[in-house]
Amino acid sequence: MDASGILSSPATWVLAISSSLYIFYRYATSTFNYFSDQGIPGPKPIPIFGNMWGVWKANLPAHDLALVKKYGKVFGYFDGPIPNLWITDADVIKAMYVKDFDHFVDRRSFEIKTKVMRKWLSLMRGQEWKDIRSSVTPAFTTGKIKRMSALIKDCVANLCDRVTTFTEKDGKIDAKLTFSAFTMDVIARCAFGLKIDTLGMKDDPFITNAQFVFNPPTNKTPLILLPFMYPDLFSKFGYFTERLIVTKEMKFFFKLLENVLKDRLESNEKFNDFIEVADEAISEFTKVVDGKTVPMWTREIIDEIIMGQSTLFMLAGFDTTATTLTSTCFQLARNPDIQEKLYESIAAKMENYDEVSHEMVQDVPYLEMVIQEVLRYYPPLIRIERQCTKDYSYDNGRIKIKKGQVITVPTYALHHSEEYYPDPEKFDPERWSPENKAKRNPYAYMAFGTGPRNCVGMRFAMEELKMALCSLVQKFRFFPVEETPERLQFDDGLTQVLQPIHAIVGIQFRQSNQN
Ligand code: HEM
Repeated sequence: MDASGILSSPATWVLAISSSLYIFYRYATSTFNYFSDQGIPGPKPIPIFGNMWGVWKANLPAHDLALVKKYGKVFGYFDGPIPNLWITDADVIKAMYVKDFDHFVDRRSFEIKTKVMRKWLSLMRGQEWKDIRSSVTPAFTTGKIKRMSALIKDCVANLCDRVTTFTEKDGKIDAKLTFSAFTMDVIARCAFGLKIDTLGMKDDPFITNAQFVFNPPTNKTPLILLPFMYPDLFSKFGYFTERLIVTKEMKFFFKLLENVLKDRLESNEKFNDFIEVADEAISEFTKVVDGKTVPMWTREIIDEIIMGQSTLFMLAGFDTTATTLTSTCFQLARNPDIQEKLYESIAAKMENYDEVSHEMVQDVPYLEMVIQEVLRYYPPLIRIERQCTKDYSYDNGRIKIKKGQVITVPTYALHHSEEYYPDPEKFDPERWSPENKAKRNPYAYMAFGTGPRNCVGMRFAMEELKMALCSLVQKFRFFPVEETPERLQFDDGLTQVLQPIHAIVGIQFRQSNQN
């Protein structure tokens, strides 16, 4: 038989396909002894999927909590063939995320070629991440946050006007929608100097596009598993990656920002927003070449970095903060005593300050305690991972982690651990009193992550949460209505940020604000 005869023979094809399947099968199961060889427990993986089968239709908080209850504080899990060590032991978290951070600098990521995204801090790796993180961090100092606080205050006033309208009209709010509109307003104003009035408008392109970015329909299909299970393979199919990750909704923001940035760089006007603050910080970042100090990046790269961080901040700050405000509003409605105590604490401080301001919100310790308890109970980011960048050994080899392996803290499960938070299903801000906090291992709290790669926007987020809650709780009272669920519900699927659903809460004026 000649070569073309061999190629067209069905037997050849059967052989080629079955050999490829066999090779793929061997590759996809080759790591499955990784944890059992070390005596680390964990659920039994299945070929191709590891332990991820069905995750796209699971309710992640419940799913993760059940796994931790069954397998303990440190166990092995497989994302396809990738070994992933799940950790809810605060000492191990401290060692891997903080003390030995240089072994765990990166998150798992796949190569993204899209211009704006390739400079996203959250996706960057190694030295490039370190340089950009150091250059962006000064944009979040107290002085800079105070500058942006005046912009937040404006957005809070809009929010209160809108809530007033809902109070007079229906006496209830769709909390997620209302707060999504607010956080979008804040980010647009603080990140790009843009004034948008999306408050309460369901069809506004800012809101619909941003919500789609966080909870696209693909989150509920097996397709979403691919980048987690086979990131290298996934990166090789650039077109496919772009289609799945860089959606047209994301491009909406990229286009918008490109235009804003172009105008801004040509203008001399002062805005006090993130673009301006970041431009100052990034342009001042230097390196030493042949004994001379020179700028770290060219103007073109600086513009690309600013563009990347501004879109990332818009996306990272929008849903996380809206989910936190929604959860707070829900918990206050379900816990009237706590709501009254918070109201009293704010009212007492208002006697010393003329208005809600940057200084005033820092001076209400009970507000901080309530927010921390909300973030414990409902951490918006439910999984926080790192990828091992050089081989690592913990506790004299009790746990060995090879380069490329992933570690994950399932935040929701950690925050609902009986050991660190007795009676974990009780919503109790007193856990955060200075005395109670001092008794607990601080690494048992991961709402903003931990170590050098924690949330760079944490202080900005806290400022925004405090400004909004101080004003709202002073003027309005939240209470449950017929549609309010007993426990807050979250959407199923492999979402990056918890997605509250059916978050309808009753609202009325406080006596003194009725007129
Ligand atoms: C309540 C609101 C927020 C929560 C709960 C939150 C939580 C988190 C968490 C858990 C991480 C991962 C940390 C880790 O891996 O250790 C993170 C990373 C990040 N967050 Fe936030 N975040 C919030 C708001 C914001 C805001 C407002 C911004 C921007 C202004 C922001 C920007 C970022 C960025 C850029 C990263 C990646 C940091 C890096 O890789 O170096 N976040 N956030």
